[in-house]
Amino acid sequence: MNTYASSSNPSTNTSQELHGPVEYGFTGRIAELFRANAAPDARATPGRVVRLDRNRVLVASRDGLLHLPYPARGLVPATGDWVWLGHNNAGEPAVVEVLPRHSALSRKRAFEASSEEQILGSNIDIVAVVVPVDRPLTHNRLERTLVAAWDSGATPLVVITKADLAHLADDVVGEVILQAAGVEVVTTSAEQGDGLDELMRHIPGGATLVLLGPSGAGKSTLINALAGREIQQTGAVRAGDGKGKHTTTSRELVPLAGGAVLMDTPGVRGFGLFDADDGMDEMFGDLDELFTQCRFADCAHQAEPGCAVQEALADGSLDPRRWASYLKLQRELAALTRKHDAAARRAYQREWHQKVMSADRGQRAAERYRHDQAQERAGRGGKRRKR
Ligand SMILES: Nc1nc2c(ncn2[C@@H]2O[C@H](COP(=O)(O)OP(=O)(O)OP(=O)(O)O)[C@@H](O)[C@H]2O)c(=O)[nH]1
Ligand SMILES: [Zn+2]
Repeated sequence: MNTYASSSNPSTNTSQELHGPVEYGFTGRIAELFRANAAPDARATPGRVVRLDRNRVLVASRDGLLHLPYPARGLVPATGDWVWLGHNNAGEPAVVEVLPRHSALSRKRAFEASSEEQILGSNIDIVAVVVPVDRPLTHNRLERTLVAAWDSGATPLVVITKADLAHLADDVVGEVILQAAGVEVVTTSAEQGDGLDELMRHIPGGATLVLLGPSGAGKSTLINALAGREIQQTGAVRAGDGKGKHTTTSRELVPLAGGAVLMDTPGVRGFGLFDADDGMDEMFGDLDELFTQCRFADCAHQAEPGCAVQEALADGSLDPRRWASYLKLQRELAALTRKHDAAARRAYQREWHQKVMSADRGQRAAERYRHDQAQERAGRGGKRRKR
């Protein structure tokens, strides 16, 4: 029997105290979010999406994990979403509504005609970009991944891994700090347990963290060290079924000691513009060849005489949709670069502000010290001043 669908109960959740899964990041701020987005039915309760399965959604509620049907309408849930839990029209417990996201990592397939974005994870507070010291930094990749991180609405953080490989570390650390353009950098060695506390100091209680980085960067090892147990299969790749990697994770949101939540979804792990350059070459390499056939080396491929692109469009050998995709991707990359420049400028200003502030503090401390010294010399007080 469906007791909720026709509920005429005038009391709504807004007046009730809300209880959500605290270990999955349900804080006072999230309670506010639920209050601001009143539930479709009065007895609905807050939950958070821990994993998506084919037909069901694994959701954390205050009373534990539940495997529930998808909502019938509205946003399609993503891992990390805050949702109202209630009952569907069939009267079964179900996810009834997905709340608005404050951040989302999405993969936009710029080069495809249908450029529908795929949400890989939502409500992420901190995107940790993992950079291992055991390989050279690839040109621009860190910067571009940081831009993508800012773009998601989260705050980026750079995490250097494998710092115990000291013979390699120095060069990479210096280079990373330069490229990180003011974003904070934490150096860790999961194997030695170094830097983990410092990393956790950057992750406030209740915050949701993801690790992004290339394969073999040490993400699983770091995750296991942070979680204090084996939740990730490290190093091993299961071969055979051609479906890529499989891990033993059963949940994609993992509560950490201290109240932070780690998001580890397969899609998010490999995310980033780590392969944007390669992808571009792969997708549009033939266009580069075409460009060499334009009459002018600096051809803008618009109305110039002898433009090979316009000719190819005219004779049908270049699909106009493909050309449009190329232009779109170019624009997006340019926009990312501009955003990065803006982010770098902001970070630079912040850094200066901090320097000025601390110089100021230093000056005040020096004045206080001189004052105390003078008092001591004058024999008044005698003891060290408190505060
Ligand atoms: N020396 C050293 N090696 C490490 C450290 N952390 C990880 N490794 C090694 O680096 C390799 C890759 O580590 P993983 O944690 O599996 O890397 P990953 O980023 O999870 O890789 P994917 O699962 O492919 O995404 C393994 O052989 C680890 O033993 C570290 O702190 N020091
Ligand atoms: Zn041209």
